[in-house]
Amino acid sequence: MFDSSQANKPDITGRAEIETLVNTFYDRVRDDAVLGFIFNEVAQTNWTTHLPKMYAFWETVLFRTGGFTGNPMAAHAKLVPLTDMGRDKFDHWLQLFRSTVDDLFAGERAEHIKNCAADMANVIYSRINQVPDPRFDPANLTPEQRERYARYKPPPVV
Ligand code: HEM
Repeated sequence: MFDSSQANKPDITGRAEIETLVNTFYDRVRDDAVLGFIFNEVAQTNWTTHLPKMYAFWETVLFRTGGFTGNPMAAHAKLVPLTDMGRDKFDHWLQLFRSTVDDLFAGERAEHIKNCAADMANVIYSRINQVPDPRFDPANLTPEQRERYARYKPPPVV
């Protein structure tokens, strides 16, 4: 259905929009009642290093550039003995991520980044909590996921 509130928003076209998205998202995360303390107190995140890492991560996902070389599975597995990293937390993270994207952007890449975040949240959640679920195994992509990833063509980075 056509959503008129999205009509005049730009799509994500390059690094500048990724930085805006990541900065806005983590500003909200830091102040979030459910997620804030995991970063601020449990992980004691160094934002000066975390934010550039996340720019590189999303640039790599969307544009296949960006040079991300981290290890998301290990970074989240490390948190499991320290705090609850259950389904509710991931659902809340995703809701905040989706609403941040929708507040700022609209278009093919905006949709793609939300879908990628949801796919990755499922994989990270099930692996780190050892809840094996064949639906979340990257080896078992659904026809819809296969078609979506095959259709997606990264634009040239601006
Ligand atoms: C419950 C949801 C989540 C929580 C509480 C969470 C929390 C964290 C924390 C605390 C870190 C470490 C930051 C530091 O270095 O201090 C981290 C790293 C990271 N997170 Fe998440 N995260 C969540 C979901 C996700 C999802 C769904 C994605 C991907 C779509 C993601 C992507 C990343 C990446 C790429 C890193 C950097 C990994 C590295 O250092 O190599 N996170 N996250």
